[in-house]
Amino acid sequence: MSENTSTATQPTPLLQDTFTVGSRTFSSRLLVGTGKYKDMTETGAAIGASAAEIVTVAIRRTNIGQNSNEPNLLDVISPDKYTILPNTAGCFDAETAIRTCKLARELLGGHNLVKLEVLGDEKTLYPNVMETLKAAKVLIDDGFEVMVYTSDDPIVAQELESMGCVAIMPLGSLIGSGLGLINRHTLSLIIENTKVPVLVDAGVGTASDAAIAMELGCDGVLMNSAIANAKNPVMMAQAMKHAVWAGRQAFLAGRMPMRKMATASSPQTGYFFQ
Ligand SMILES: CC(=O)[C@@H](O)[C@H](O)COP(=O)(O)O
Repeated sequence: MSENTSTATQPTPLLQDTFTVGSRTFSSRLLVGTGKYKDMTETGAAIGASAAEIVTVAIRRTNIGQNSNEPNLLDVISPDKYTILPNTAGCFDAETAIRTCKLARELLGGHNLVKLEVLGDEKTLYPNVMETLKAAKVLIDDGFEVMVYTSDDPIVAQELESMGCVAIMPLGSLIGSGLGLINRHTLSLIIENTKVPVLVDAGVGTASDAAIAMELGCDGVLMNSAIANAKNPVMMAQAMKHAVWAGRQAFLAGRMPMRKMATASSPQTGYFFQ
């Protein structure tokens, strides 16, 4: 294989490929949840294998010190090693979500980065956009850095960005559904029009979904069920790490144009190496 092309000697850009959310900078673009694992050991092993740096925790459902009689998640996911991202899973109105973020800030010694999710109903867990906007405003005014779970509506995404959310997190599909990216087009519109990081949150089912999200130009992907519900969560966590990385590299490399008709891979005239 010839090495005389200019690109063959270029260093991979991925080595310096960090991304910044609010006041924090990260290398890993895979963010993971902590729910649905068999036990704490499996949680720790899968999250370790994912090489994620940001780990999201449902404050209303997970013990991070609120209950001294139960195992504490922070014993396996140490805040010295990971950035803990408290989330408001299980909140169906702005007031409860705000209260939950304040509790998290207290439990985590003043930590102000949160993932806001205000849900519409139990069946779909679809975001309640009105309550989300309300809660985001109050939290931002109170000094929180808000990463926000939202619908894949580009206008809502714009509104959340102009309010000051530090990351926009549209759903790929319903939380826990594993249906993948239902609407790539609206996700692309959000990516095109947003200056803060855009991360697909929810609905990823397998590695190719994560790679597609990154190929579209997402800054990262957040997932839980695809890893925790896999037959082998540790292996799936590794697959997701590679998929996010591969998708990011493909995005940076720039895909070839799609063509309606064939173009031969071999030269049309002469022979190779003549
Ligand atoms: C863990 C978390 O924050 C979830 O609310 C998130 O939306 C993940 O969804 P999946 O479980 O579909 O990956």
